[in-house]
Amino acid sequence: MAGEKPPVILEGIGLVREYPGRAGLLRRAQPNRALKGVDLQLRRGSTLSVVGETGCGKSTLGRILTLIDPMTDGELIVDGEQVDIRRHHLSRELRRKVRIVFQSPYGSLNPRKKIGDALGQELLLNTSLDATERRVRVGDMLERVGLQRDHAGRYPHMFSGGQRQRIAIARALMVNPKILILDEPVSALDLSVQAKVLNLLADLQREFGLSYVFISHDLSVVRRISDEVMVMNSGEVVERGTCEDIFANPSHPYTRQLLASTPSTDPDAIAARLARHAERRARAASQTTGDERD
Ligand SMILES: Nc1ncnc2c1ncn2[C@@H]1O[C@H](COP(=O)(O)OP(=O)(O)OP(=O)(O)O)[C@@H](O)[C@H]1O
Repeated sequence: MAGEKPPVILEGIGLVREYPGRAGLLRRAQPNRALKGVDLQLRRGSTLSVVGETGCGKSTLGRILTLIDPMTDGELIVDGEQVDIRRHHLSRELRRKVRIVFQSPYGSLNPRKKIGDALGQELLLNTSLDATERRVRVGDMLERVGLQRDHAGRYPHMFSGGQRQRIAIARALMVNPKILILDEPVSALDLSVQAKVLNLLADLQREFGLSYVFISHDLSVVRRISDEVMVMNSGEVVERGTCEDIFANPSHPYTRQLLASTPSTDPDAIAARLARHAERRARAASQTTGDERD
């Protein structure tokens, strides 16, 4: 039916994560509650962004959703399946459904491994394809993310930052996941490269029906890519809503503060910033000239 919302593919209820705290000289260690009962719903084929300042718990949440970090309490339902966090060996099939892309592909790609081997390993571990079939699939995926088949024989250091992020995305997609957790995936890239990687992510989402949790502190990027946004502060969700609503009518003071501290990407605002900058430079130059005269 037109207007009906797509089903929820990933749901978190009351997610809590405590890290052991440090003991002081006269006090016992208090656990650090990085997540204090976070609820979230990600709808199939959509992008839910998680925003907030550094330390608010975004990455902790991302790792829990990717099933690579245990939660202390709460419920997690992935594609209709309740995930039992106490089970150390979650099924391979379940793990294949959710993949993560980190901010720094330098950190996540083994520098001594050809990228063809890194991508092929995902297939080796998760499928019964033979070596020839794996090579074909790796080449197809490299082409799909805008690289070339023969790039498979190169090492990570032979690529630019944007290309490495494309490789990280390709690797995440090798096993046909349904959900990608994107943890600051474009924060380390130049603006023009950011735009290309965001376009690629949008294309892949349409093509494969992927659902994204997009973790970012950069609201201008979030505005471009999100369907829904949740704002976190100190391990709690302080506001959530459609992207349009959050940016047009932020209701929580923290969201307003976040928005106010983000430079606008509106062309008029950029022009005004540049004009102010030129004015300041001109004033500084004339003061210097004046000082020199004195
Ligand atoms: N492995 C860990 N051990 C102990 N404390 C941790 C660990 N990882 C995160 N924390 C703490 O949990 C809280 C949330 O951290 P987290 O990295 O999730 O925040 P974040 O919003 O992703 O920040 P950033 O944007 O800087 O990555 C912080 O207080 C952090 O110090």
